[in-house]
Amino acid sequence: MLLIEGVVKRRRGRDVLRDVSFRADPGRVTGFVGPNGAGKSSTLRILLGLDRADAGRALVDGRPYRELRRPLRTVGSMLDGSGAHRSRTARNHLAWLARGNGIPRRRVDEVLDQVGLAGTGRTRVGRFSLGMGQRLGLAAALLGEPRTLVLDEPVNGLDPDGIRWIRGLLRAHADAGGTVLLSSHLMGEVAEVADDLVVITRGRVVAAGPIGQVTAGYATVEETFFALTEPREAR
Ligand SMILES: Nc1ncnc2c1ncn2[C@@H]1O[C@H](COP(=O)(O)OP(=O)(O)OP(=O)(O)O)[C@@H](O)[C@H]1O
Repeated sequence: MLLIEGVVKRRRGRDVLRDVSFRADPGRVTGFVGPNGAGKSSTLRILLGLDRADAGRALVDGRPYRELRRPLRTVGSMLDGSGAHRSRTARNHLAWLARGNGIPRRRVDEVLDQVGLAGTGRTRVGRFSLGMGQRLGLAAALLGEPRTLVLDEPVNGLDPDGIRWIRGLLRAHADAGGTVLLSSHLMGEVAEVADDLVVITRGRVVAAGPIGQVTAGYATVEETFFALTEPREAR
């Protein structure tokens, strides 16, 4: 379970997150959507202990990320692609992560298989396509068999087959009781798989709840997005 409560973040004298609160529950896929610059990545970085909030708290299973005893076994994440060094192979990268986190070596081949990279053998990550990099990032997120997944724009660079595949994977993870939080600047994209939606714009959460509730009264998902995120004067 993920809980964000009253999070404020200031950057260069400007509030980029203003009292952000929402939750992501087990057994559900929660879509975190908003236009470019709305504050999605800033929120996820605080949730994953990469940045500190100026106020409020962000908890994973009731604890701040930095206090988790086995972070990769509790929450798998993907921000900014795979994070692997260009000169490494996918297997080397995952084996290194597994070693540093007390994860059994057998998991490396299991996740490579799961994300469709089992055949990449000796290929260096620097030669990977954007989509392969996304798959490797996902493999790293799944490595520790975490109950919670936090993914920033996971479908970037994936072809339609890849997009369908990742949706199936996230759905299955939630159906098995896991918690899934995924961000996107495309609400239609997320609406295909999400149970709950959190809409953020200019650092504020403007709607949150089951998808049917958030989109009620609007003709389409796209219309909901524009109505909730465009400044009033622009409408
Ligand atoms: N390191 C930084 N220093 C200063 N400002 C930053 C920094 N990182 C982000 N910001 C600002 O914080 C605001 C929120 O950015 P953030 O990356 O969280 O948005 P986002 O919703 O993830 O957008 P995108 O979809 O473009 O990734 C933006 O105005 C951005 O310019």
